[in-house]
Amino acid sequence: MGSKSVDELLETSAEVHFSGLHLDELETVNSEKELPTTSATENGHREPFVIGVAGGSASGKTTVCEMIIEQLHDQRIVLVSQESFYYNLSKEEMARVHEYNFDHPDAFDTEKLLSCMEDLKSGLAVNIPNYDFKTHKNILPARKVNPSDVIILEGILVFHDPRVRELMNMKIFVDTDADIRLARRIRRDTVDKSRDIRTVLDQYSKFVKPAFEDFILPTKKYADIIIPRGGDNHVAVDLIVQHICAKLGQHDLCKIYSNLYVIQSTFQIRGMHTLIRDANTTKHDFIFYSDRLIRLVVEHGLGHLPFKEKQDQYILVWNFVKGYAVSQ
Ligand SMILES: Nc1ncnc2c1ncn2[C@@H]1O[C@H](COP(=O)(O)OP(=O)(O)O)[C@@H](O)[C@H]1O
Ligand SMILES: Nc1ccn([C@@H]2O[C@H](COP(=O)(O)O)[C@@H](O)[C@H]2O)c(=O)n1
Repeated sequence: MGSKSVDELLETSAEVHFSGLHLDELETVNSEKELPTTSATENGHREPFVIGVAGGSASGKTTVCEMIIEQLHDQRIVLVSQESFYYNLSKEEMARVHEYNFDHPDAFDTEKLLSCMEDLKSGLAVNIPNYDFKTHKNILPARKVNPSDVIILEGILVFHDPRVRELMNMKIFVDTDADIRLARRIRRDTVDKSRDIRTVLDQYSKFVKPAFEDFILPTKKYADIIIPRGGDNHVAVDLIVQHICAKLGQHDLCKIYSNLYVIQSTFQIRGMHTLIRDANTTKHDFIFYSDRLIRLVVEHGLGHLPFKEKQDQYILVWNFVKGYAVSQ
């Protein structure tokens, strides 16, 4: 198999990716355009993958999160609920609890939520408050949450604050029909929370429904993925899990070696890896593509060395690179 036919093969199968690009030009292309690397951060930990899950009350956010967690059983994964960050009600507010709007953004201590999420993202353990729906207060002890590979933050208004949104690598909006949400909420609040149906319906029409329209629905536009029908949508959940696995998979070695950098996979790199593993590849092509893969690693490695910019050194380095290219 000559290198020309290999190039043709790759161009045909890659469609737009390879238009006008030959493997012979790879060296130039890759040195011009920096391929990103992933790595553990300076203090030796890798940034966790943060997923935000928003949607109306009883849309199925928790259910979707549980499905994701179940499928990602190999990963260290933690679920944080926005409801843990409800402000405690004062005595006066408690006395008039039916007039309190739990669906307004101001009901949450967003500064505390932000600080917890920032700490978790930078690899620190945090204490997450424990919220009690009966007393409308935090109860002790707080839940200690350790650093993880994946952090899921779920809640009706997790997309509301831009600083919290900014921390997320993936944003999911659970989109469930309003009638279904109401039916589920009635069942949940009367059965699990022992509330009477009249209170549940009053709260719904006075606060829950208007807040959904005013604050929650407008954040749907920030979502990367919208899941219709929530937990019933197994296809969407499977696709999300596949995406997360792909994102995490490439970092596995970084967990062990804190100074390891992984060059992001591209079609060209995968193509060359395939060729050198193919039993039908000629010795010449094997050496040719192995050499190119090795050079990518060396180029990236050199990029991590400390250097001082000096004009005459540029010329020296350029001559060295040219000599290296010719000798191959
Ligand atoms: N697909 C579903 N089919 C039937 N009931 C569901 C489904 N998804 C969630 N539920 C129920 O609806 C209620 C709310 O679901 P949950 O996942 O807690 O929603 P959220 O976290 O958005 O409030 C729960 O009682 C849950 O058991
Ligand atoms: N003391 C409280 C606090 C919150 N709520 C309601 O919870 C809803 C958010 O939780 P979901 O699991 O449904 O997303 C929100 O709509 C509040 O009305 C409450 O009833 N009492």
